[in-house]
Amino acid sequence: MTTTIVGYPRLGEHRELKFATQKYFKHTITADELQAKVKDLRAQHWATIKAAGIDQIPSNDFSFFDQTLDAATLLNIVPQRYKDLGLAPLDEYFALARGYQGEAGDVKALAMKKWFNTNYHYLVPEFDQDTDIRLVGDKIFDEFVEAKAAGITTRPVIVGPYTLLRLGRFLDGKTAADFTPALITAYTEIANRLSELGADWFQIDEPALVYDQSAADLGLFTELYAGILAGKGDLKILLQTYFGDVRDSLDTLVQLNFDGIGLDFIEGRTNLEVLDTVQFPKDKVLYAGIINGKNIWKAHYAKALSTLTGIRQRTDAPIVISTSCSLQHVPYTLRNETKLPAAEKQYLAFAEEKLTELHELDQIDQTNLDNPLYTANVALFSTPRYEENKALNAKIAALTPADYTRLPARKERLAIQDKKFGLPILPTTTIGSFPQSPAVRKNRAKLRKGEITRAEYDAFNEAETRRWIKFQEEIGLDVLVHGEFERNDMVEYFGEHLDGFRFTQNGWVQSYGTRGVKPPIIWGDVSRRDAITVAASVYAQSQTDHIMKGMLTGPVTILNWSFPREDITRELSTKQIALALQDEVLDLEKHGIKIIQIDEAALREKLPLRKSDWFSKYLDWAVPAFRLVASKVQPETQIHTHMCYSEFGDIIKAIDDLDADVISFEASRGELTLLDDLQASHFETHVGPGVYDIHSPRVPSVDEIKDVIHKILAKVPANHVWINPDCGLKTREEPETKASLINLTEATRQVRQELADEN
Ligand SMILES: CN1c2c(nc(N)[nH]c2=O)NC[C@@H]1CNc1ccc(C(=O)N[C@@H](CCC(=O)N[C@@H](CCC(=O)N[C@@H](CCC(=O)O)C(=O)O)C(=O)O)C(=O)O)cc1
Ligand SMILES: N[C@@H](CCS)C(=O)O
Ligand SMILES: [Zn+2]
Repeated sequence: MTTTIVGYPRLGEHRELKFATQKYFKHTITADELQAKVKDLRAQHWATIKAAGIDQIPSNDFSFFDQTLDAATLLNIVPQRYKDLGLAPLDEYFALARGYQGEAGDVKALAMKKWFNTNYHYLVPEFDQDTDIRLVGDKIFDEFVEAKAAGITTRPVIVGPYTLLRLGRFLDGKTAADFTPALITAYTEIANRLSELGADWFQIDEPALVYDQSAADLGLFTELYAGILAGKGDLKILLQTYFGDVRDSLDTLVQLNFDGIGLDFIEGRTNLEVLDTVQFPKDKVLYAGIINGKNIWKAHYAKALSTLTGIRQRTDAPIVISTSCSLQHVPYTLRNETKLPAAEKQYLAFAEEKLTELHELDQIDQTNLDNPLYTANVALFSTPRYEENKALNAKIAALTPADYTRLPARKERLAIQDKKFGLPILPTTTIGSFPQSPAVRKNRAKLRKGEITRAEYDAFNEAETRRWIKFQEEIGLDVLVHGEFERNDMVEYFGEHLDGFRFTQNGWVQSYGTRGVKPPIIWGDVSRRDAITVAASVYAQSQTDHIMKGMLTGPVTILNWSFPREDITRELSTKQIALALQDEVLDLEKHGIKIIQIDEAALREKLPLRKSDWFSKYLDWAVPAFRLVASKVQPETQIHTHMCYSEFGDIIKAIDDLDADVISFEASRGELTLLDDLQASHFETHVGPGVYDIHSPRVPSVDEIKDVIHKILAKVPANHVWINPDCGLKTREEPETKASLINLTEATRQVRQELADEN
């Protein structure tokens, strides 16, 4: 068999891309120096993949920021306001990604959203009346030529036109149909140029096919590809899908003139059954995603081979074995993990080790099951990896509906809290974190290296908390936060303080642009060892007369932003985490913390991609898990939650059902469509739709913020509204954070005055 992968990580084994790009942002290296650095990175990646014995190697899976933005800029899908800045192409690209505020003008970034069900974010392409789709870029060609010069004929990869349209934002009354002819021309031209340059295969990614498809959707898909395939010449086209099954489109795919079709047999396990419904022709290559591109667990070779057998029983088509999706969602390599014991490492596989797994599976497939590679793998999985916490699981089995129900009802609680807190109308707050400045990170790095004591570490963080409390008081914020300076990350930090987790030293995965996360690994049953956040919250509360919000990450988010176990259900694992957090909530309450925020930033992200699965496979356990954490607090304690995602539409009732008292949402970078959802659903939870975008260094003006507040007040009763930024401020620098918050409190003061004048 032939082996390949859908795509490789690009941040760099030691996050070289992040550091070089940030230097470029700070003007300490030039564009040429940045380009030289990333050229080295690409060469290293191709060499690694080749050395692991992978036969077909992708290119153009590298990106400075995001592959969707790469496709948009290649095709001139760049709104006029960015072109008007008159910047060099690389700077225009970064302006689209991060916004721009400088001599050339002042423009917000494109909207940024979660890439399907992952913690990776893409930039939303904008289609408007000025959009003139044409092939204007060279990146995909340059990278193909670059690899060829290094002796590798790669398979260039691009996000496909259908996915671009499904993910895009349409303005000025435009629709997808307005752009179909130009997209066909542009993709055909890309194919023709790649062919001229010597490419054999061209991979077009269409993950949007794993959503539910209507007849109109499939009509659009067919129109696009009938056009592109008619003009592609000899170049072979691989239509790649991932993150699920193609139950409604495989029939369409096999009828079109694709040379290869890439299917995910991990998250799209049901693709096997889908193959029963369609005759997969033997003149097309089936790219079978049988190695999990999202988890970090070593593959069960027996299971992978049985999937392969299942595929062979259903088609005589030639098979290329591959990953279920791009490896951009997993860390680089176990080679750099020196702290995990060998006994545990043997169960893990990161990107580089997954390359080896593909190669080994191919070798096993060519020999027989006596192959030592196979027998060693079977032996590994024949004994349990850890010992179950039976008492904990019995406690979970004995939970009753009362454990998931907070009393009294929300309206009554809110009235009690209102009286007790005496907050002004439109109370202001922030989401939790303040800038993780170089000094804050350095303090933590010093502790890690043993250069300072724990007491010195804590003293620094406490001083930082005092400094930011003073600022919050000075500018008149109502409910304060301690700043989260003690946290490396909102999930990893909790993992570190709970039993049952494992951590990597270098397991970085790109979240967006230069930002990475190091997801902890849920290794076994989870329980709370000790108080986690109590000391920091109690200290902060002792420094102010304002209410200090306690700050926790919720159970669903901890699970979703960790690498979860696969030997128990996500539901059980999440309930274990929820019980641990329930102890923490009650501990905070006991120590005088009056408002506790339980962040569920990732709740929306893992919503199944197909609507039919939303409740049965997810919300029916995810919502109760949150309720379990908060169910036992007193009516006077106010529970907040936070979600950084703007599209809730059909699940807005489920969000209300979390039974939090207050929720803050991301809103400003989307189109404030959230407000319509809130209004239409008669949302009961009090709500703080973010009034400015924190992902960009841009400082919003007072008028801009007032404008957003007015829009909120047009849809939500004023006495339900909180005023806050979109999300935490950890990624921002201090001057822009302060300037933005000063404008936020000033805008709120002015709107409060307007409300008072009206009455
Ligand atoms: C809110 N978001 C989060 C998501 N997922 C999470 N797991 N966490 C989140 O907060 N998803 C959605 C959104 C947006 N996503 C992100 C993701 C990542 C960041 C971010 O700021 N990442 C930082 C890394 C944070 C971290 O873990 N820091 C560690 C290690 C820091 C480090 O690199 N140290 C250096 C030494 C530094 C020195 O000496 O000065 C080293 O170890 O070599 C820490 O602070 O200890 C990033 O930089 O990418 C934000 C939003
Ligand atoms: N409390 C966290 C939430 C991020 S989603 C923060 O403020 O960073
Ligand atoms: Zn957030």
